[in-house]
Amino acid sequence: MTRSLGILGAGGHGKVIADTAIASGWRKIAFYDDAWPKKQTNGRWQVSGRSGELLEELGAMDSVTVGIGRNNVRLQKLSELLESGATLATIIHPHASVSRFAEMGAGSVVFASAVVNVDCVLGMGCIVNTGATVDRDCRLAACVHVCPGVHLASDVTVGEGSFIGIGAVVKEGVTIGANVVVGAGAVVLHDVPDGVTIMGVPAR
Ligand SMILES: CC(=O)SCCNC(=O)CCNC(=O)[C@H](O)C(C)(C)COP(=O)(O)OP(=O)(O)OC[C@H]1O[C@@H](n2cnc3c(N)ncnc32)[C@H](O)[C@@H]1OP(=O)(O)O
Repeated sequence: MTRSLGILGAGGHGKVIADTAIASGWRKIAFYDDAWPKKQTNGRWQVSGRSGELLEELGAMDSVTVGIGRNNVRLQKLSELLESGATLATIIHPHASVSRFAEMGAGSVVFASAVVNVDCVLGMGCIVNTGATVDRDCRLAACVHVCPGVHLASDVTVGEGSFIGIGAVVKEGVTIGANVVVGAGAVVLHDVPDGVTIMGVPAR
């Protein structure tokens, strides 16, 4: 079992990752952030250095992840860490339910009360946030953020870097493109092309 975790990005999302990691068995958390030394703490946790220090100290920790909410930045930082030989942690809250038949990408996180159902495939760096549900056979590309309370019905596809806003609902079989923003509370009934922002009920 992995016990020490480096988190790049000492903000709110990183803090929830730290809390989730501790709940699921990690013992030692070290934050890194390019705002160091100005930024010394993230809540109850110390910030130990910038991204350069994280790269230097990779050998001293079991695994790392990126606690940056912005999907494109998280993707870039995770890719850089992988190229540097880092082991990316996949962190699942003990009160989340992830099917043993789901594939979870490295660097992905699943927060408390979230569900990832059977035969889902999630790419690198996805966030399944608090209380979200990703039902059977969904496919999420790298660095998709499924915000708190979202419900993706079965067989939904979401492209790289897309953001599904808090409380949104996506109908079964819908394909959402890459770099899409779905507004809070939206109800998505039809396929969505790359790069657009949609909102409302029904979403348009
Ligand atoms: C743990 C966490 O905190 S995770 C983060 C969770 N946060 C979210 O999910 C936030 C999601 N973001 C949103 O819903 C945003 O409002 C967005 C991205 C859809 C739009 O943001 P902006 O482009 O800044 O839009 P802006 O606030 O200027 O509003 C533009 C118009 O759209 C409307 N609008 C904005 N958001 C929504 C929405 N979710 N649903 C319906 N209408 C909306 C506004 O009322 C406004 O209408 P008006 O022109 O008639 O006054």
